[in-house]
Amino acid sequence: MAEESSLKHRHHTGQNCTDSRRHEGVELTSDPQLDVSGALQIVLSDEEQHRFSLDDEALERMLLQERVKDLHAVVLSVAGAFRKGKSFLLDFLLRYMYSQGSDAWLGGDDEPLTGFTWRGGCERETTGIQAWSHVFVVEKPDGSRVAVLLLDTQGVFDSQSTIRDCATLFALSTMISSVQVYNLSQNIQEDDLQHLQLFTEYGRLAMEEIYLKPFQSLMFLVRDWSYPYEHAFGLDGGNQFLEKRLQVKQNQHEELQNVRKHINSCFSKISCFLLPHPGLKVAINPHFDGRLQDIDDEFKRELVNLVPLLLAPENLVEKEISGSKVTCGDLLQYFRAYMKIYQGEELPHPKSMLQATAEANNLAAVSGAKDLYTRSMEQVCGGDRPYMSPVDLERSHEELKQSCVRQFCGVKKMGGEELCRRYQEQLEQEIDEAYASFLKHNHGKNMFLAARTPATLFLLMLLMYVSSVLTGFLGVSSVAVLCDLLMGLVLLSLCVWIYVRYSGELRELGCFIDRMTLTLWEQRTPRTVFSKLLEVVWCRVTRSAVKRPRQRLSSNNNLKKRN
Ligand SMILES: Nc1nc2c(ncn2[C@@H]2O[C@H](COP(=O)(O)OP(=O)(O)OP(=O)(O)O)[C@@H](O)[C@H]2O)c(=O)[nH]1
Ligand SMILES: [Mg+2]
Repeated sequence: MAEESSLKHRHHTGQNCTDSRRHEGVELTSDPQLDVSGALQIVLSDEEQHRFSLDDEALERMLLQERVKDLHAVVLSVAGAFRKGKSFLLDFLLRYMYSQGSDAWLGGDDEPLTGFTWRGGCERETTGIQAWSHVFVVEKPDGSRVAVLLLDTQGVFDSQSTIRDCATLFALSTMISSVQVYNLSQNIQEDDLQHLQLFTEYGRLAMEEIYLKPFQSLMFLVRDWSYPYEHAFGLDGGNQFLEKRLQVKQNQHEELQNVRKHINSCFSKISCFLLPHPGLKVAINPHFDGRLQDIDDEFKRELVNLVPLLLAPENLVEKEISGSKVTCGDLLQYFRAYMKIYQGEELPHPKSMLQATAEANNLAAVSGAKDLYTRSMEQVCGGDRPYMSPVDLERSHEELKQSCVRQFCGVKKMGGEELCRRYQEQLEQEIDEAYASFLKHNHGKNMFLAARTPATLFLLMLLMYVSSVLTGFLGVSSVAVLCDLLMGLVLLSLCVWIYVRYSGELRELGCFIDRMTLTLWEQRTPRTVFSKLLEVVWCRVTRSAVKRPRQRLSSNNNLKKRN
C-alpha cells in the first residue's frame, strides 16, 4: 500500500491559476468558478455495467464560463493503449500552455511533473475522459482568440474494458477533438491500424451528417522509436515512415488496402511523430516523479519540437463540425448529443475479433443450410408444383430439416459448442418459419379452398332466391323484397371479388369478402345447407333407384299371380 502511494504522483491541484498572467499569445485569467485547476472527470465509467455517463454539471461549468463560451474551441486529445505515457505527455503540454512564450517552458531540472495523474506500474490509471479544468485562451497570429482544451482518455485494451467500451471512448474523443494524438509504442503495427479503423467507424456511425471527412487532424505519436537510422526522430522522419505504412499498393491484399483507404478517408490531416525512448529511469524506476534530470536528453530535445507543433498559436486547429467552427458553448451540446447516442441501443456493438469471426462463421453456416432447405422445398412444393397433401408435405419438411441441421453441424466453425448450439436453434426456427410459409402456399393451391368464397356467395344467392320465391308465393312481400335486396348485395360482392381476383386491385376489399365468407363457412351454414342439399338429392336418387326394382318386382309378382 505504502509502495503504491509512493508510485503515484497525484497532482490534482496542478498549477494554481488564480493569478492573472499573460505571456505571448496566452492569456491566463483567474477562473471564478474553478478556483483551482485540475483534471476534471467529464466522462465517468461504470465498471460493472460497462456504461459511460457525462458529468454534465462539470462540463457546463467549464465550457460555459463567460470568458470562453463564445470562443472557437481547439480540442487536443491523447488516446491509445493503456500504460503508454499519455497522461505523462499531456503534463508537458500543460507546462507549455502555462508558460508559453518562455523558451524554458520545459521547466526546471528537479521539478516534479504535475497535472493529469500519471504513474508507473502495470495497472491502468486514467478512466473515462478527463479534461483540464482550465480552458486556455490563446491569441492566434491573425488576431483571433481561441479556447484550448486538453483531454486525457482511458487507455484502450486494459483488462477491464470490453471492445465496445474502448471503441466508445476512443470514438468520443476523436469526435470531440480537433487534434487526436494516437499514442503508440515502438512501431505502427497492422493491428493498430485495424483498431483505429474500427474505432473511427464506430464514431462515424454515430455522426448524423458527415461533411467530406468526419474527423480533423490525426497525429500518430510513436513512443520509444528505436530505428532512427531508418527514419529520423521527429516529424519529418515520422511522416516518411507513415507514408510508407499507409501506402495503398496495387499488389496489396484487399484487406490491407481497405484499412488504409478507410483511415485516409476519415481525417483531413494525418501526420506522424517519432519520439525516442525517455530512458530507463522513466520506464522502470518506481521513484521517478517526472524530473527532467532523470529524462534522456534526446527525448527532451524531441519533446521541445513536438509540443509546439501541437500547441503553438500558429498551429492550433479549431474544432469544425459539418464544415463550421464550433464554440465552447456548441461543444457542450455536441458532447451531450454524442454521449446520448452511445448510451442508447441503436448502434451495433463492436466485438472482439474472435467473437466477430465466430459469429460470421456460424451465420454463414446457417445461411448455407437454410438455402439448401429452401431450394429442396421449392422442388417439392414450389410455385410450379401441384397441390400436395399436408401430411406428405410435413414428412418432406421433417426429413429436409434434419439433413439441413446435419449439414450445419458438419461445417467447421469457430466459437465452440455453446455458440454453435445457439445458431442451430436459430436455424431450426428459421426453417420452421419457412415451412409455415410453404404450407400456406400449398394451401392456396387447393382448388376447393380457392373456390370457397364464390361457392359460399353463390349458395347464399340461391338461398335468398328460394326464400324470395317462397315468401312471395305465401304473400309476405316485404320479406321477399328483403331477400331480393340481400341477393343483390351478395351478387355485388361476388362481382367485386371476381374483379379483385382478376385485376389485383382493391385487395383489402377482396380480403374483407374472403373473411366474411370464411366466417359464414365456419358457422357451418353454407356447409350444412350444401350437405343437406346433397343429402336430399342423394336420397331422391337412391330412393328412386330402390323403388324402380321394387316396382318391377311387384309387377312381376302380379303377373305371376294372374298367370
Ligand atoms: N517507455 C516509456 N515509458 C514512458 C514514456 N512516457 C512515460 N512513460 C512511463 O509510462 C508509465 C505510464 O505513464 P502514464 O502517463 O500514467 O500512462 P497512461 O498511458 O496515461 O496510462 P493509463 O492512464 O493507464 O492509460 C510511467 O511510468 C511513465 O514514466 C515513454 O515515452 N516511454
Ligand atoms: Mg493516463
